[in-house]
Amino acid sequence: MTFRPALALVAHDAKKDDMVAFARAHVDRLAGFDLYATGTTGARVSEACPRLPVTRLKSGPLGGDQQIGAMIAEGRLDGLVFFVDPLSPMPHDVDVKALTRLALVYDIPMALNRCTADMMIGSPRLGAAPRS
Ligand SMILES: O=C(CO)COP(=O)(O)O
Repeated sequence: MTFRPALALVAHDAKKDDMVAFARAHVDRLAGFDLYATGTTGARVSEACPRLPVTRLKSGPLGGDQQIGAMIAEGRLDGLVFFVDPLSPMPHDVDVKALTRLALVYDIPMALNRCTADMMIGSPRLGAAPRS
């Protein structure tokens, strides 16, 4: 079986339009990944890019961030695109911190804003090698 890299997409409400624009701009490249997303982010991306199959997890405040964190801990993700809203207080701030922390612990590529995500998705190294 051929290796298919996995990428998670997460965006806070104020950043969801950015995520939709990102997905539209990179739809061909994203089609090469198994995509996972928190609930509402996944719905927005699927609606904007119907040809992209996105596995939707729970909404972030209801545990979706933690589900993605668990995937990282289990070695099942090759990258995280997480458009964080730095200007709004979040009821699940601890989950946000836990998710970004695990991406650091396991040293997976993580883009926290559109500019970095454009660079990351443009890199041939993203998802190039099977997970160890
Ligand atoms: O809250 C989120 C990330 O912390 C995102 O969750 P939704 O995609 O369900 O809005």
